[in-house]
Amino acid sequence: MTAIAGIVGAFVVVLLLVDSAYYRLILTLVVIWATLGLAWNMLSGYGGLISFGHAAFFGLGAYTVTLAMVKLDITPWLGIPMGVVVGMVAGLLVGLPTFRLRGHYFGLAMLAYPLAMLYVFEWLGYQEVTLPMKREQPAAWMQFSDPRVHALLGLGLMVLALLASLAVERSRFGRALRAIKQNEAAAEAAGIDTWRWKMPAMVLSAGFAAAAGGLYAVVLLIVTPPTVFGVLVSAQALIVCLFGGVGTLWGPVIGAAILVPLAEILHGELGSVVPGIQGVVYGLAIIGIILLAPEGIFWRLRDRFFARAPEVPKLAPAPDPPVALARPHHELLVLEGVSRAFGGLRAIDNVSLAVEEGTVHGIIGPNGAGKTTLFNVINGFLQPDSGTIRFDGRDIVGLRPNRICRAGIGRTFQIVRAFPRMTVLENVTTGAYVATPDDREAERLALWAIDRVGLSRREAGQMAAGLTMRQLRLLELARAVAARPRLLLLDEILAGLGHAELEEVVEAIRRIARGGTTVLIIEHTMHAMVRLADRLTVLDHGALIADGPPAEVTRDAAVIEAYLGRKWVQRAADRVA
Ligand SMILES: Nc1ncnc2c1ncn2[C@@H]1O[C@H](COP(=O)(O)OP(=O)(O)OP(=O)(O)O)[C@@H](O)[C@H]1O
Repeated sequence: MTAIAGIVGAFVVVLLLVDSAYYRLILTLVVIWATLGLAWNMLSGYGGLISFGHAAFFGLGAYTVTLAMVKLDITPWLGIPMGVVVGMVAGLLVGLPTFRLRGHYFGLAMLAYPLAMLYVFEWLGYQEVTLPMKREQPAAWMQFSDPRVHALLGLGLMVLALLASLAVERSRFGRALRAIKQNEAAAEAAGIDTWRWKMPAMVLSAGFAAAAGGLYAVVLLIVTPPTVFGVLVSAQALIVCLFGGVGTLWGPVIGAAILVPLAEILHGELGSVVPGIQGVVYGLAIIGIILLAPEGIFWRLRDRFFARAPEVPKLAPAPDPPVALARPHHELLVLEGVSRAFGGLRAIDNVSLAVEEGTVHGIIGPNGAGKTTLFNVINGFLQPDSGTIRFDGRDIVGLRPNRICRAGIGRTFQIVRAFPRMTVLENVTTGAYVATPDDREAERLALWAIDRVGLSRREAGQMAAGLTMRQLRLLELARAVAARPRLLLLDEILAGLGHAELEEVVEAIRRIARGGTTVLIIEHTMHAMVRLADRLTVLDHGALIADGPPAEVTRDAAVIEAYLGRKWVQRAADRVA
């Protein structure tokens, strides 16, 4: 907040000092492009959905204001809000089909929208539309005699975009978006409905981009399809963010404050001498900064000069929930005849299995036996080809992972999926969101989960990117536990741990199980498994080959054969004989 006030103050002072109309125009453009950059940042910076098509919304905003004035005699004071509505509706319509695509495909598909609009507006005959001059009541039509008012209006718009970004950053909205950006699958499994958050991000982002476009039209008084729908407009949004810093509200402001004047001055100074050279210099400046500070100037400066020691959270953790008493022999999870193939490979083959409430149920089997596939089918990452899966009597086949998490099934991953640019507490808090609508309560739940798995308060403030394997495993466990699941799926959570660390994690799992959570665990470390599990299921080549108490299963000849191979079982038998 103080920083925003500081920026406003500095801008006003510079605006008052500058007396050339040209430099005042540059200042106005700085805040307009910063607003467009902030709009892009809301979707692409926080959510990681890289858009090459924000010109679509910018152009719609510009044309709405212009056509409203030319055709309907509507003042830009109303035209800009109308443009925002048009932009938001367009965001919704664009998001519906485009969110089905991921990564580069999403980015490229976004590129198509402004290009299509460019041709549509040319075809409609709006190649060059000029805003009519209204000399009688200039202020009522946003045509001020003092052009500095435009710069102030732009500043107001940028401040609104900054405040919106701040609200996004500090809320579960922003955390959910950052989680989606850093690991979409983990975010889904932690109960974050990725669709629910992506769409508001798109609509908000489109609204601000359209507002920036609307003001741009008012300032320049002339609109053509290439200047508002052109690739350069989308590129500008992306470039100011990449240059200044992606995923932070200051990035677009820094980027626009440096690049816009640079581009204009180069154009003015060099453009007349060697036409086109300004583009080369501008491009080199951008390449240089991206090579030197790939995440943008903001992050480089922050890491270099403002790196803060991890903050120890002071909030009181949520109290222990009452221990859920298990109903004796109640089958919490029941799989019947579940199969899943990949091409000709039957990764799970007609598996039927029941997990009793209040137990620790182990799944073992050689590499490639289908254990992880079984978890993926249970938590909704994969659909079974046949069979039924019931959780507490409810059929969960076909539900998305976040719905399955909400139903009470949490999970961890064989390869840790933390959100690296978040602290441990933030990571775990994303897991707690499904348990409560209150953000503060979610943090208290997260602290409770952090305590429960045995991470310290100091560790809670650390960034996930620098953690050891023990801390990462405990972080994932805490993130799953923070949702207070009834069933926890743990996929090789002990892999990669030393002896002492392994004991610590085993103890944490025991504590969680004693708290009333049912646990289904995949593990290769047999000495840990036989101590943890009340029951063992053995898979081999996708099929269930044994199921029962550990003492029985570990003596089963088929199990020993699957693990060791027929040759070794025979040799051992020969030695005994
Ligand atoms: N998405 C996929 N596409 C194609 N094949 C797959 C896919 N996922 C798994 N498989 C194959 O399915 C079989 C079972 O794999 P899965 O990862 O479930 O085994 P696992 O028992 O968990 O093995 P590990 O102990 O090595 O983790 C393997 O042969 C694997 O190559």
